[in-house]
Amino acid sequence: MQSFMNSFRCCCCNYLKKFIDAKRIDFNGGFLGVLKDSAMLDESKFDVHLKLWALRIPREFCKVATKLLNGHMLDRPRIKPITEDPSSEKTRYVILSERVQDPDLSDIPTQNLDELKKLCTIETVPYSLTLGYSYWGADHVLKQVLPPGLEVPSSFETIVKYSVLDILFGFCHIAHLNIPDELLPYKDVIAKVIYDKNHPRIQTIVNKVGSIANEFRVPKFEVLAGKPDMVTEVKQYGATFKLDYGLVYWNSRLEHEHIRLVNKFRQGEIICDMFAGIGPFAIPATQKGCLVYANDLNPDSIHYLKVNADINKVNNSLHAYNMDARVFMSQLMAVPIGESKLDASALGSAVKGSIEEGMKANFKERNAVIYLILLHLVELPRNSLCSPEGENISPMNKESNVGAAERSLKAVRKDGGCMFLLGFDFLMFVNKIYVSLIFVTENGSSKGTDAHVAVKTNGSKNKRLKTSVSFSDKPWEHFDHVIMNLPASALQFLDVFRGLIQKKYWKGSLPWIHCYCFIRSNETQESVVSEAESLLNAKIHEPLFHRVRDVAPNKAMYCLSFQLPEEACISEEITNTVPGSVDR
Ligand SMILES: C[S@@+](CC[C@H](N)C(=O)[O-])C[C@H]1O[C@@H](n2cnc3c(N)ncnc32)[C@H](O)[C@@H]1O
Repeated sequence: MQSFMNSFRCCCCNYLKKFIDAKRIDFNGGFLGVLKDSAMLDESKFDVHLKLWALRIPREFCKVATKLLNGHMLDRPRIKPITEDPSSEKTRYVILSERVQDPDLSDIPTQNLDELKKLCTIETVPYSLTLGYSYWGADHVLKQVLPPGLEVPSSFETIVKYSVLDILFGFCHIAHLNIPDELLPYKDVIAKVIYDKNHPRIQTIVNKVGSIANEFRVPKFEVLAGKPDMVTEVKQYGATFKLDYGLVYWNSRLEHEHIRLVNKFRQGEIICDMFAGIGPFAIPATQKGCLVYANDLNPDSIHYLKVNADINKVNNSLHAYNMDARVFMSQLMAVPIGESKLDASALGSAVKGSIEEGMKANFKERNAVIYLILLHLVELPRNSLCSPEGENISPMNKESNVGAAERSLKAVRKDGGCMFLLGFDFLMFVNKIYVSLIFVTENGSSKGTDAHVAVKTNGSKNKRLKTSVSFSDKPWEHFDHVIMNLPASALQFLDVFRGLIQKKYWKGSLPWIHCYCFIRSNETQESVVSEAESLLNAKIHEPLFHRVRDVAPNKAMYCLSFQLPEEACISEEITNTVPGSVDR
């Protein structure tokens, strides 16, 4: 969000030159009369004609003159007080402040003037300057045409479009206004002024119409100025999002929240985003090395989510679904009939498959290079994944296990690189280790997110360690975080977790739920927790609240994070088994 004044001021200098010779009229800077119709906006009415004095001095003395005349030169934003002399290249004008009234320069301390006169010849000349429509900020212009007493809109949301040209010229695309009811009769004038002051950086001005009542949380917009084009591309923390502003939910103000939450995720974790929209949590999470199951009820959101997965090249670690969030979670957790824990042989063939694929890809990339495929099964002691009480460690610690596996691989390399492990394929050679696969297991069974880590080195001094994580595609065995960003009603969806997890299949610690909600001034965090507990039918231990933003004077958006209580979600019986669950 940016204030009108700041955003508009920076644009005005471009216009100043163009308008400097505009028709000059006397203008007292006061109220010009209420204006509703944008076509009636007479730009010349905003001209302010300044009659000033300037000093003509040799150009080489401008710098020293600036010091000596400090505080007595024209001080207007975006106007340089030193300018070219149209009559000579050898001299320049130092424009004096409006406070310097007399050509005898009696308003300037004599000592300073004398010092300047000792250095060079100075000549006092009259100087005229017109500050036109283009000079003034939108707030100034709007104050002249809106009824006195009405507050000039102070902010708008910009949707930034990023093409190479956009980046070069700092263009935004859409300015989204929330014009309050009392200003609606003047919406056209407001839009024209904002458009004039921000074009070409902003190409479309839209206003939200009515409140968001539909389940997809998509506001209705009317285009007030510029191109009626609502498809745009935005960038958030390195990810690119394409969207149609008129069809899907988007809120640039959530940028910090998106990244705050994603920062909590670790590489290799599995995330379920129940209300994913076009992917502002999901895409950055995949970029961080997470596997994401992302769902949204709005088919247009899912269309753009897939487009964005393509644009950001993360479609291998993002599964998109278009259904109700409750159905999504149930189906995701449904264990297909015949499914059981993977045994070692099943695991082996899966890994072998990835090695073969990897080899093909690498041969394609680097022919004539010697490849070594070393399959190294690192048996982590069971207690490295459990607390002394026998509980599973938090997902946060999994990385250290992966790190342990990598350290172990380094040890293998130091030893000369020849190993034959667990009867798996073999080892061909020496010289350069190009690809190695570490398989991290928990006593031989596949371990959800830690399925394997590929370590790539080129054998050179600057050894590059590139890790890519692949996942077991079995959410009924494990996932780490659930995102529920539908603040108006996400809490009501918490009952979906009752008995959702089947003890028989689940591995590792229970997931963290990040449930967004609104808290009004007559509500408390305790009342929210108590509502959540009654929906889960279990006590929440150590709930964490993060204030996301104020949405209205009496209403704030919060993120309630907690680890799913075991008594809420674990089902002993197999209650959730379907022949073909969600297509994964
Ligand atoms: C507030 S938006 C959040 C979108 C995205 N996570 C973000 O942060 O920008 C809520 C999303 O939930 C979707 N939605 C609403 N009701 C739903 C439901 N019953 N099941 C799944 N998605 C739903 C809407 O289409 C919308 O995209």
